[in-house]
Amino acid sequence: MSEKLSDETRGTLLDPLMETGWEIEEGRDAIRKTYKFDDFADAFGWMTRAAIWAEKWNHHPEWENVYNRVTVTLTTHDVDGLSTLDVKLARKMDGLFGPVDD
Ligand SMILES: C[C@H](O)[C@H](O)[C@H]1CNC2=NC(N)=NC(=O)C2=N1
Repeated sequence: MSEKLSDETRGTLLDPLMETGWEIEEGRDAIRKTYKFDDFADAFGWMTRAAIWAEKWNHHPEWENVYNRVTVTLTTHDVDGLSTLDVKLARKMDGLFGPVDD
């Protein structure tokens, strides 16, 4: 069972994500980022890869796709706030970003 990030660990874990474009969502213990891709196919392909990890880890994003953009919000519903699962999935998403080599 995941636990909410403690005040002590919050900065250490979240600061690096702030560097890669994640932001704390207004009025919610959640992080949010918009990824921009070359086109819809790249965006949806990235979502597919991210979804496999989300399912593997049983930790699912709240996300919206409009053409070549995907806006992702991560939070842990079971603890009503951010947990290490959100940090883990955010790191994975950043790692997946970018088209795979053709
Ligand atoms: C029953 C199921 O294991 C839980 O609902 C999982 C599924 N995916 C989840 N995803 C997210 N983001 N937060 C959760 O608390 C969560 N819980």
